Amino acid sequence: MLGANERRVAVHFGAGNIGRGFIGQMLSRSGFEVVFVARNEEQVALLKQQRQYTVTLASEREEEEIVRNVTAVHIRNAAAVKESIAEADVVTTAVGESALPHIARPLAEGIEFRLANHERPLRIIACENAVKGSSKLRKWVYSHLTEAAKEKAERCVVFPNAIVDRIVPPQIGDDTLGVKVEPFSEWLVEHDHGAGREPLSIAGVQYVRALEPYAERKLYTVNAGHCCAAYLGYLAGYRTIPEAMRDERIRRAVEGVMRETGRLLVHRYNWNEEEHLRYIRKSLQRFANPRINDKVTRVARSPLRKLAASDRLVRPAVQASALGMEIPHLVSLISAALLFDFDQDPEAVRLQSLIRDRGVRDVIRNHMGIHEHHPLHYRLTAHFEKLREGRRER
Ligand SMILES: NC(=O)c1ccc[n+]([C@@H]2O[C@H](COP(=O)([O-])OP(=O)(O)OC[C@H]3O[C@@H](n4cnc5c(N)ncnc54)[C@H](O)[C@@H]3O)[C@@H](O)[C@H]2O)c1
Ligand SMILES: O=P(O)(O)OC[C@@H](O)[C@@H](O)[C@H](O)[C@H](O)CO
Repeated sequence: MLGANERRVAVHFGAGNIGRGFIGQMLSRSGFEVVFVARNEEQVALLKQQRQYTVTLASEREEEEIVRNVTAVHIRNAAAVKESIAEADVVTTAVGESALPHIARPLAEGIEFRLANHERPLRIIACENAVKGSSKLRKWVYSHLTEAAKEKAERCVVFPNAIVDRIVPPQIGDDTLGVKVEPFSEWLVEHDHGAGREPLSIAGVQYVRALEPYAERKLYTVNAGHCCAAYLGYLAGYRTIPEAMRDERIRRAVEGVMRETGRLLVHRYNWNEEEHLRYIRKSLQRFANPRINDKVTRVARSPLRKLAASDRLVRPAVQASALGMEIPHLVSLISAALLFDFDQDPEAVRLQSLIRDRGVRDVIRNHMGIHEHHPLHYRLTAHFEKLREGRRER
């Protein structure tokens, strides 16, 4: 992909599961030197020392790929972070949506340093499960830039939105850097008109003019369905997603949720119904992959984020309800999410304390944005109470 002496640098924030298991792998495959900006000291030391790690597919043949030409800097090593950003052709992130404000300052300092030296084009792509993640990151980064730097950044820095899709579970075993991933992957990036140049060539990336339909397809199908396996699986006492998917009652509920959001998507975007059903079936197969030891508590993590008005559960429910569509499975799923009380998840602890102190109606109104007069408000409250009662009786 590159000329003999050409050096291309990619800086990736967050050396976690998807960072190493997909983004880093694709960037390295494309000929970039990949600099992970990480906060785990051990990981930073190992990446610097080994300069490579292994990605293994969760498939019958367990194919392995060595991801080479990688290194790392610690997020607190401000000088090294700035220098890496100054050299980069692309910056990507996979730190979790709620961590984006925390990486905005080091990123802004790197951009200021870079712009003082040159104005080569830079793409910054947030690879998070977030609606318009790169645009949100841009806002936070800009809040740290001087007026002069903002003006320059307008000319040469773009923040195209993106979606990434690959199930990468928490890693087990002794290999601190190695990652096991599902074979499926998809990485879609908004065509970055802003820089007025050809989009950057990255293995596995498809550029699209309008991202929103794809973003909604992923969030409302893969992520909403996944959540259903997780929250119902948690209440039923399962440890992993494939275990939950082997329970026929849960599998049917997962499919039911995806069919409800599917009706909405097919209606909104005038899609071919059969094609969308294939996407649903593929998602069901992916969740059930017995070689992916994905924990129910990982997929259910951060319930306040997942229950926010703009996220995978409430948004399709409100949109479908406005169109008069029946959504019993989504109602059950949202009610089950409200019962997620895993004590090692800080958002689950916070959610339960909000419900205890202010009541579930307050959470539905103030956190989820569904007011008392909305037909969903009563249905959710009633279903939540029924589930809670059933749980107490067990
Ligand atoms: N794992 C998946 O299957 C998957 C798939 C698609 C998208 N995503 C999205 O990717 C993002 C990351 O998910 P993950 O599963 O890889 O989580 P993860 O916890 O494995 O990785 C996140 C990494 O970010 C690091 N991090 C957090 N704050 C940081 C900071 N301030 N500075 C530097 N590093 C920081 C953490 O130390 C961790 O290594 C999330 O937004 C998630 O929704 C995950
Ligand atoms: O990462 P979250 O917490 O937004 O969602 C949990 C999982 O559904 C998610 O990580 C999927 O594995 C991933 O989005 C598949 O591409």
